[in-house]
Amino acid sequence: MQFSKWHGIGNDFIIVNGLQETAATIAKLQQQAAFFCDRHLGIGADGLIIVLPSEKADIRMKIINSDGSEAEMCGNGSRCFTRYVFENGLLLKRQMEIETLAGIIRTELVDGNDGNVIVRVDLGEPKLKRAQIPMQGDPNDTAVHVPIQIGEQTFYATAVSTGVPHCVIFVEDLKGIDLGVLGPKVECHNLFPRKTNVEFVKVVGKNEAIMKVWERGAGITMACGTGASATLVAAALNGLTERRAVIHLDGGDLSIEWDQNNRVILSGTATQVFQGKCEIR
Ligand SMILES: N[C@H](CCC[C@H](N)C(=O)O)C(=O)O
Repeated sequence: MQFSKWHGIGNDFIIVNGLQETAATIAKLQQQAAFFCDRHLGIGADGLIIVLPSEKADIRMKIINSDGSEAEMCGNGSRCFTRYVFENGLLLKRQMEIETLAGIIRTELVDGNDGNVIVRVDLGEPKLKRAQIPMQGDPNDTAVHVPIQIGEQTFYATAVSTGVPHCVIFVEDLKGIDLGVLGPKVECHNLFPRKTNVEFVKVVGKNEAIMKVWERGAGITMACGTGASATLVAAALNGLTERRAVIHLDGGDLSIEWDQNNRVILSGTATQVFQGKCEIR
């Protein structure tokens, strides 16, 4: 199997062209995703992306997390997917519509002013699912955050879906957050029937925030595109930022805008690291 290794500001993916593969081969690839993503026994990645044909859009992106679970969407992955598809001549369009399990997203290759290629992703409208438990405290509280109890600690969480579920928690001190302990507890909290990605965020300005992420099905990653997008929407909803901000992640920065048409636009880089070949067992 030929593959390409890409990353979107440190959130890394194995990309495979499945356009000419049989359904049986695609199924085998999906079953072995956790092996391919293993950083000791396999190639190593946060996820496996398979390029597939689409009857609804220009092309289809299948994204499998490193634990083998299939995600509906992937923001950083869609940037890598877009460059991979264009640069390998699979689709000679700088603007493309990509079918995902979360619906059709639109991406565009844009020449950045520093010579870098920037990929712009229109994630569509955010889904603001109120948590199942009623709002507590001031009934007129317009914020959409709800308390979430983790052990002795109470956090205030804002649930936003940007194609995949996110639980955004704003804190004053990120250093006090043990992501390896709190992340999985929130990911699997009974508030989230499909589990959730988890973001702990410190807002540092009306157009700037710092985000740490525990990803559903992948654990701590260096960045999460849909997570940065959910963070911007949650911060704007809670009156903490404007509707456009730079989100600082361990792997780099992402620019996010929640535009006047209620669409969330994510812009950032995508980088190919190497190509390789490995056996599908
Ligand atoms: N890293 C991805 C999110 C993957 C989502 C996956 N962790 C899940 O929700 O199952 C991103 O850049 O948006």
